Amino acid sequence: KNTRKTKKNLPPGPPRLPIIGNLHQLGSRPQRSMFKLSEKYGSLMSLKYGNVTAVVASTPEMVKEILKTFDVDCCSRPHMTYGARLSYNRNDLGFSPYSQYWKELRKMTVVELYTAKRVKSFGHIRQEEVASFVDFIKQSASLEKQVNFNRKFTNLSASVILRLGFGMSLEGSKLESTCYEVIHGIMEVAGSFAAADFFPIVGGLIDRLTGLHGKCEKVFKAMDAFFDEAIKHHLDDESIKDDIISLLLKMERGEIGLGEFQLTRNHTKGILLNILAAGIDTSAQTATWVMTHLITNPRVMNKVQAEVREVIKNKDNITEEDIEQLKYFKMVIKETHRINPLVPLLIPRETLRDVKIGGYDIPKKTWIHVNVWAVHRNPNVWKDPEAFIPERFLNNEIDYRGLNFELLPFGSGRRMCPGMGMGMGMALVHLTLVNLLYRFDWELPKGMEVKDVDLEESYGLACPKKVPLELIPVITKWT
Ligand code: HEM
Repeated sequence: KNTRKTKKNLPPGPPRLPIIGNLHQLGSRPQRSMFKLSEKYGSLMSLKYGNVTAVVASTPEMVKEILKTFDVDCCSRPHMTYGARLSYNRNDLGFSPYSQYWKELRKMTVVELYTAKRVKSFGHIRQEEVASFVDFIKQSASLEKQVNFNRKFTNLSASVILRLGFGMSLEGSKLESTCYEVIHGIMEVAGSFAAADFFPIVGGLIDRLTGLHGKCEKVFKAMDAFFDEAIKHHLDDESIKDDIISLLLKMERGEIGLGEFQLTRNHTKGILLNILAAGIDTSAQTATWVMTHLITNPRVMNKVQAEVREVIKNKDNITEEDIEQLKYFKMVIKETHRINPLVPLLIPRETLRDVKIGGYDIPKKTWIHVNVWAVHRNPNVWKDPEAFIPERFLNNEIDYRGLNFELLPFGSGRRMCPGMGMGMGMALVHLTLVNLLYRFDWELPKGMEVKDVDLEESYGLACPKKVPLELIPVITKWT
């Protein structure tokens, strides 16, 4: 009798195998597998991974319950073995559990680190780096050489973020030759479904056999060596005063406080991880997806180039104010966020206490996945969801600032991306793309047709295009 009384009414979910639960059903792209399963098991679905219980929210209504109505109960993060390693034991913002430390750090991040003022004041860095990127594209165009967007955008984004956040150039730094592999590796490892998280003791062994543990150690060492280099550079040169590292070092020395917390070197490095990984990869891969959708939709490419060339006219120096006027261009960006949300399952959340959602019992410490990929393909909201149609945002107020639960590339609620509002990444994405669309025409490599372009994403915390996008730039009268 007692057992029946206390039995939890969990959401429905697919049948499980002994021990591994549903892990075998996740496949290489869990966002897609979960979307398919949710069509059968519903908008809130239970899964089991070893001894972890998880639920997946897949419709705008259910996501609103989690990220708005019950945000305060669902806003912690689970302990993820490799996320913890990369964030110096969860001393960062993204992997930190919900706590007083997280609250203080989040406040400091919004007020001090990722502010609109900081973004604006470093506008000249973006302008300089984009100008040298345009020069590189010009050279490629005159040699008819193809450009690998995944790599080149990562390097551009890294050059800007390193100067802006770390007061250093990518050139000559310890990351110069390994930047793409390290950044990409961090995102892959941090988003993995790791055996160590679900199977005590034996899980760690499994991850050693699959290579996940080794991969994490390799990227961690490269990243840590770079952080040491950047910090030493600041300690050696006291004239560097205004960037993010100098602010964090002041906090370490106790000259500025973070509530009751005294920052240590591990806190500093954890916070730097968020800037390095979240800042570089997301912007670079968003820009790559935009170019992918444009090259495979020539109608949209022509229309957006016509708008950009009409607005920019013959100005040589494209400013961020010019970009404000580009209405169709902004719809192209929104549609790219919809069809390829870069963080399709957000970062996993964890319930802080028992909570009842949609009539179901969700126990304390349940993992929560918000399947933004599924939400962005919900046929009740989006007509013909697999098609790339920027015009769907014409006379449509849906925006991605976390208030419309139909479009959530940056999440919503307490854990929403703090990098969205101030546009540290998006300002660069906009400026780069407008330059590329204004100055050049674009072609696929010889012998390749639109239908040959692979549109699959790979899986990680962020999901970049799996097969790198390679395009040939063509010189125009605007070059
Ligand atoms: C296209 C660009 C970007 C996209 C699509 C993006 C997306 C996201 C998403 C979906 C989340 C998880 C939200 C959740 O779990 O509810 C997130 C979290 C986060 N993002 Fe971004 N992001 C972008 C750029 C940036 C930039 C430029 C930075 C900083 C330099 C940044 C820093 C962070 C941090 C620190 C978190 C963790 C917040 C927390 O847990 O409190 N992001 N981002």
